[in-house]
Amino acid sequence: MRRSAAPSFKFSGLGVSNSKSDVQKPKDKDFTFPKAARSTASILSLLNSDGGEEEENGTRNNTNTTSSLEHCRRQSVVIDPPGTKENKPENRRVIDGKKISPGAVCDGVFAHHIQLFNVVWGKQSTKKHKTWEGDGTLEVHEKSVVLKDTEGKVLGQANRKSAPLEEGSRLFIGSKEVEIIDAVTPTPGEVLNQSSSSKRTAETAALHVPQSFKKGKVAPSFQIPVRRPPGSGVLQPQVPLVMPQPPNEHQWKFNTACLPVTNVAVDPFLVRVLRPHQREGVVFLYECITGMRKMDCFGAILADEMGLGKTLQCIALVWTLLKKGPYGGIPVLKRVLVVTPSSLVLNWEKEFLSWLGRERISLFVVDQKKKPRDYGKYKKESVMLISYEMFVRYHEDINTLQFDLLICDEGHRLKNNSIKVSILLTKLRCRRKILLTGTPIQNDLQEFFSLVDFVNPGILSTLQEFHQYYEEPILASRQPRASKSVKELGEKRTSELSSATCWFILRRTQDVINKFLPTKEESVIFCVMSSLQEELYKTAVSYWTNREVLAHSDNVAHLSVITALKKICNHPFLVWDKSEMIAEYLEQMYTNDYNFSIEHSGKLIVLMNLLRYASSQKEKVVVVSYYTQTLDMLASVFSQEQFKYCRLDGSVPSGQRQKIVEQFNSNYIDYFIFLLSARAGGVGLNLTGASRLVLYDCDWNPATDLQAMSRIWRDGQKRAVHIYRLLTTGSIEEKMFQRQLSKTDLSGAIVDSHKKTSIKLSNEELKDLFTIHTDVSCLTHDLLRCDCSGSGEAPGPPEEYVEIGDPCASQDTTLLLKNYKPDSQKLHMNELFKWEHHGKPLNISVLQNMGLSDSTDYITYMFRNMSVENDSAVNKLNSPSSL
Ligand SMILES: Nc1ncnc2c1ncn2[C@@H]1O[C@H](COP(=O)(O)OP(=O)(O)OP(=O)(O)O)[C@@H](O)[C@H]1O
Ligand SMILES: [Mg+2]
Repeated sequence: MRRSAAPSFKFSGLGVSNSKSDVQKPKDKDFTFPKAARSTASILSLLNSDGGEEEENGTRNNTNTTSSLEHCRRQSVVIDPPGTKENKPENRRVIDGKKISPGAVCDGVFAHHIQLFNVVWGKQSTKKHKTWEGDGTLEVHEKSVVLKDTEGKVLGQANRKSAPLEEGSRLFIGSKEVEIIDAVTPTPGEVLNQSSSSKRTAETAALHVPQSFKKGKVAPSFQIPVRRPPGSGVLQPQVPLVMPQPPNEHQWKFNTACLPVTNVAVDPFLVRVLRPHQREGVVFLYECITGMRKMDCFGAILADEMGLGKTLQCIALVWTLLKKGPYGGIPVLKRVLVVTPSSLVLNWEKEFLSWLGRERISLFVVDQKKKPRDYGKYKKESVMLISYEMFVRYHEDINTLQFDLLICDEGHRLKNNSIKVSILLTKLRCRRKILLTGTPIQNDLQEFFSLVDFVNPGILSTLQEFHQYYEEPILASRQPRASKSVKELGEKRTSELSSATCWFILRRTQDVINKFLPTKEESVIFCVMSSLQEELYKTAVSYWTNREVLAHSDNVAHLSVITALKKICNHPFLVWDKSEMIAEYLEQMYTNDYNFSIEHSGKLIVLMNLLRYASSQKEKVVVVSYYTQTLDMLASVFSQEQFKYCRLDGSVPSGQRQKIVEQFNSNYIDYFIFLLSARAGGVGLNLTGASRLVLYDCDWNPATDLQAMSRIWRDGQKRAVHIYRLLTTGSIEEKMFQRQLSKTDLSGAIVDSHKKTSIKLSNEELKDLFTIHTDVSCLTHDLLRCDCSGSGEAPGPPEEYVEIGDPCASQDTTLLLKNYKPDSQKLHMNELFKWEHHGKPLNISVLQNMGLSDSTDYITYMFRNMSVENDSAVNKLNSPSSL
């Protein structure tokens, strides 16, 4: 292995000895691992100290934000001159009985001097942070102004005076106070320079404008602007989104007062931002929770793949139904409870406020200070946000409240209906329920039953009956030697189960947003093992073989070997821990003053080279690991390389998590790396500030890896994305990867030792798992039996592809989901044939593109896959920088 100039690091406090000659002495810079850095307190203090510096940056950030906004505002608006194609009389459209020239609309000015603005309105008050009663439009005519609600009903009229009106201006019309949100652009799909929407000062309208808001001064309460449609200017076609009318039987049952049936339409400011699949999702949720799909069922499962904006779909539904309903316009919802993992509570708050605007909604976020029992005091706060943990703690108080809708985010955590949180949530008196999950339902019918029974209790009868009627015949039919009749019965029950449930489960795959996102390059990088890693690895395996554990089937010993092997792959330093069972055995490997260096782990060398490259490109990187100890080690190395990082693991209080995420995503705070614990923070986070993500180690469960890898490629991402999965060649990591690719779901068979679950693998299988392959460049490629030359071509699917594992397990429960498509994210063995195969000698220009050119000597093989190239114009226009 080539020795790079990579610095070494030393764990000086342990008195570890080094007896091996091949171990590198420090070359240039010594890294000293501060022992204290391994404790949670010191990690927090590290974070705090970084945070201290960030305060300063944060201030600068604010200034910059303001100035960049100002800059946007100052940009000129492009309006087609009169006589251009759009302004020709034949191209004018009629709005409210008047001919409108679309070109003129670009500046919020209609032909004939009519302006139209989106506004919020409410009773007159002098409050700084007032609550608005509704949305509407303001028509500014030559001599008058007219305030209308979203249905077009006139709410007030006043004479027009000559004062400028622009975003944020407030004025009084009759008894109503009005605040201007922005100018209306009524032409569907019309391209508008986003910055222009901020600069819509017109030379018109003089109304009674309060002194403090005159001269275009932005009203102080207008702190969070309503989010613009995604994209720097492509306005979504504003085809109204009106919910379906309730069928006759529904009216018969639920409209007992014979109220007029009214239209339930999503407010235009939300319609503008919804993607097509999100429009469909909102209607689906509406039909489910109002009982329109089945009159005695009010639950839904929205199982869209990660990053498709399940949050926004719920927000659009909630906002609509807090305002409206199909019978006499009476709102369907008064109070809504959203339960989420603790790391996402503040993300929900942020999403609510940024999509709706602070002026429209106030939320009750349960935290250390605000307790559910105080909820009654806050009459205006219709939505309560709470973590699962807090829900368990305060369930008694919550039970005394009445909620009309319960939303459970990352709801797959309710897959076991006997855990406390599931039991308590089931007891909550609320029949309308939405369960959100981006992680595919795994191949376990009992879990499926739990989720379904949670949202629509009793629909699959009791667990026992479900077990007998569905589970047993379905599982029996999957057995390799199942008879024809058993197979037929299994298929029949599968399709019965599917039709019993598919109408309230909706899942769309990432394909639906591909065209809105930049390209994604995924790669699996096989990294060399250092000679120290190899030596330790062999020692750990021989410990296992010699201990007669085979005879005793000692689970603890098996698991400790698995853990040790995984740690050795990450870095040999990690197995030096007296508490490790095999430490005693490995101790002979070390002598005093052992100098660990980056060089002792192939993966770490590749990672550091990649980080240096990303840093030179000013790209941020998310680095994910499953081990706190690995995160500690990486943190130490990053500090000493002077890479500025932030970190999110289980020890970070939930109240701080969103702040860390926002700081990282901000352009103005120079965190370069986000160190993420896959277990603590894999779900739900949006880390679009980074364009590269490295999965430093992997899990048995592919769903967990997918969760972590989906954090950066999502709406809001503006750069091309690179996702790297680092594996140590020929090691247990490759085998774990292969297990993930095969259809055998091992997640239930092997879990971490702390969960004390037994291993269900035979000794033969374990032996295979532990065997080290030192003479291969890629075990996985060998297993594919692919005869390609490794020149970077994608070989394409072979006539008969290789499947590792149990071929009978192929009938996935996801088949039960409506709109089933094979999970686009889940990589199966045969799909690797569609990826590029790169063997030695690696193509240098490919490596350069991937930011890996410094790592040629440390990479033995690569698989690479690019998402379909998108229209770069679309990408650019949908970049969030302009939101
Ligand atoms: N229509 C949209 N336009 C622009 N950005 C959007 C849109 N919908 C969602 N987003 C953004 O996309 C990101 C991902 O959305 P969200 O967190 O709701 O995904 P999700 O489906 O809940 O994914 P996960 O399963 O990972 O939790 C968020 O930053 C959100 O603000
Ligand atoms: Mg989510």
